[in-house]
Amino acid sequence: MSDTPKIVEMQVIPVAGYDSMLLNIAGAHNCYFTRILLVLKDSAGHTGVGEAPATGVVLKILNDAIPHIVGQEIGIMNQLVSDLHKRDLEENRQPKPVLPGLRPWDLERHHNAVAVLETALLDLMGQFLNQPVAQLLGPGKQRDEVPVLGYLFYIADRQKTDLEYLEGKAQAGQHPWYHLRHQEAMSHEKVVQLAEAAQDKYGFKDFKLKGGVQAGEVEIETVRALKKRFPQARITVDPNASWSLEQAISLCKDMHGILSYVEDPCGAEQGFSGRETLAEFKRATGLPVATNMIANDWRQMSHALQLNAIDIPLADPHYWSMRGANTIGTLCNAWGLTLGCHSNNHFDVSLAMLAHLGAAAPGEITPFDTHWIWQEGQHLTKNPLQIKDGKLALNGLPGLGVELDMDAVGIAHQRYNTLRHKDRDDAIAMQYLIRGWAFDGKRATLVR
Ligand SMILES: O=C([O-])C(=O)C[C@H](O)[C@@H](O)C(=O)[O-]
Ligand SMILES: [Mg+2]
Repeated sequence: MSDTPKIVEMQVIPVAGYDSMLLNIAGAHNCYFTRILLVLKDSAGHTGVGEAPATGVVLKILNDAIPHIVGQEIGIMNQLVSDLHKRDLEENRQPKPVLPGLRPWDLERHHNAVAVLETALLDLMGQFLNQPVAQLLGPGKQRDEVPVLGYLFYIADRQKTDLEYLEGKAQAGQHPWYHLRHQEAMSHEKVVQLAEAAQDKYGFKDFKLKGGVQAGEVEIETVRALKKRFPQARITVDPNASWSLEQAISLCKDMHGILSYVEDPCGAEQGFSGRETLAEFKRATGLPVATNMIANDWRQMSHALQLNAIDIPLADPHYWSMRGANTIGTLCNAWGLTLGCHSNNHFDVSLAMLAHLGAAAPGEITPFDTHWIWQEGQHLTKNPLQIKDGKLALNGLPGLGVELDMDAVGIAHQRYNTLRHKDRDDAIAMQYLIRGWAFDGKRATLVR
């Protein structure tokens, strides 16, 4: 019937890269972060790639899928993706229903395997049709450049650990960002200095501060300092639902004109779901709310919409999938919401995924989150996309427009193989700072 190329090879390659000691509600980023590359080769000689967070569960699901994928035509890509989805559900490998107390990224894990398969197939299909992936999503390409924000963190002192963090020694002729991103930054002044360097290097117009680390009052002061330095910027703070509803309202109610929106200020408490508390927060403060914690699948999304709990769903293609996240964009456009995008530490294949997702989103979008500035320089592809003027521009190539640098992939894979802890666990590095430290989703990391 059809005559599309056949998949002749599927490789699942876990990789690791370097990270800084970035703080968040779940502790401190370790010196390494891990990802999975899914690489498909087809009979037309094309290579399709996707990237996902690395967990043992996702690796197993993908490795088990190899015999079901190899030999199939890319023309039945929808069926291949939905079959994996069904096997994933049947084998009951998904995380159990979300329980209060789980770390933020636990809420995002489901469907990583399905999403990365879909991405690699879209990459192949785009190359077959000689079109960028953005043209294969929803309404097709809407823009060539996608705004992204400067994602700021408090940074702990890596020298208090014996972990292998890069020191980022200052070098003549090198941009100060490459030094500063490895140094301790706990004060308002230091965070503003980071923002200045990031703005100078990448041209950001907007910033997000990762909160849930210091007392809420301190984090709000950092936000004020950022706004004072960048009066034109849209600024948001994300304490990952660690503030109580009462605290969130009291911290944010006078922040109109300073905070453009707030991300997951509070979550489930006292028998109320995070969707209910965010709806109350919105009503009490009148501030727009973004989330990557309480509307991460269609059932959660429908409850969030019925409660009018959110304005900016951060639809990450790594768990919504490229087409799922694009559908959220269509919904946002029709319902007066604004699409944004969540991120985790990532390599440059994911960077291309964000660019194509943003390029195909109809209507206005909120500048996307990306952790890329913390990793930039560690490329797994040749000629990765660049953030310039606070935007990611598509490169005009078909598919995702990426070509793997197999030498760099090999090194990152070797690095992964040497790691003792392969799945993310931010408590490990944090315990160097506070002995016996344990995650508590309702207490700021350093308030112990
Ligand atoms: O918006 C978010 O919640 C995130 O970006 C989640 C990430 O895991 C972030 O907290 C981080 O990298 O520590
Ligand atoms: Mg968030």
